[in-house]
Amino acid sequence: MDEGVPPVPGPKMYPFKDGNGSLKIEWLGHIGKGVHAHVWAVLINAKLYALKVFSFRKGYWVNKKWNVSVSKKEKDAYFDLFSCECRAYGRIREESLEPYVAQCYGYIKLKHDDFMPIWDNPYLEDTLGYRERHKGRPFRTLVKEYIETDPYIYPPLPDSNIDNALKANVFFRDAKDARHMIRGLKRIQKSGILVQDINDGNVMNGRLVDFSQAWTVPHPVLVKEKMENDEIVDIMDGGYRDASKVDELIDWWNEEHAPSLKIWDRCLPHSEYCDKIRYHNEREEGKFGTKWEFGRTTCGWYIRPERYKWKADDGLKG
Ligand SMILES: Nc1ncnc2c1ncn2[C@@H]1O[C@H](COP(=O)(O)OP(=O)(O)OP(=O)(O)O)[C@@H](O)[C@H]1O
Repeated sequence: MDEGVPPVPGPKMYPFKDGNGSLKIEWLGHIGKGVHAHVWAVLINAKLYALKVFSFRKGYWVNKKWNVSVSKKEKDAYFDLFSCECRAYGRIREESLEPYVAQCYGYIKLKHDDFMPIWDNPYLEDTLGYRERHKGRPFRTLVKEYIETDPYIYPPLPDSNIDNALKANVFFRDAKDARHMIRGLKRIQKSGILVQDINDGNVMNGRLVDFSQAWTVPHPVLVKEKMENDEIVDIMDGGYRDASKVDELIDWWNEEHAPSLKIWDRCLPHSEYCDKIRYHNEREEGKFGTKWEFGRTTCGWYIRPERYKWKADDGLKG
């Protein structure tokens, strides 16, 4: 039977398969990098994909304030970046959220020699954190849908982690993409996923491409008692922050575009306009989260992913 990862209760990711045969990988080119991974355009058995190769560096920490007691195995499963992305994509499959994300088709554990065709750059070795002690350990990779964008439309944001202007992502092509993103985030959060890393580099054409910092229910910190207790987890660390990050992208779009192209949809109430609305801070606690109402109009919301009702059976879905 296929090995679902990570080996803890909840959604899982399964090995990438193409028929029953072996996988022939052709490396087309390096298309992106973040803090935790490099991404290549590849052909696998002649089909185009984006292959995300994760760093060997430990990219997580467990805050003492969260007050979780977890074994080493659980720590790696709930907080390690590869595992976080596997669990989030497992839930995305369970809840049919594919239209809102770059799809993920499975993982491949690549041997060092499989990686050799492109292993000619010490810079890569360094940024992927590969050391002598990792010899024999596979590179953890995820096979994803390749998202084509027009790299020439926008320059990167000033504090962007994208250092090459020509590689800047097109996070929205138009207002329709922004609305798709807002709808998608709402559904993703309602499905028990806290993304925690929304920025211009992680949204392409209105779809999320990166879940390496996502927490997915069931998760030792993503529980009501902790997430709704300010002393343990600041409200800004929850669904509110994810929603405000989408709004930041919308703000940036609006700064760059003529009034006729501006996007008026938002996740949260706009602070500039809210001050002018008498009842702007009237809130309603709903089943999934907090909603701001003005008259009969919902002028903002944020979802609390920790309220997702997880049934133990979910972990068995393949
Ligand atoms: N499916 C995809 N199709 C095309 N390009 C992609 C895809 N996924 C990622 N990229 C490119 O690779 C870059 C890095 O990918 P990703 O954000 O997944 O890495 P990361 O190390 O997890 O990032 P971060 O530092 O934000 O955590 C993206 O900003 C994007 O430019």
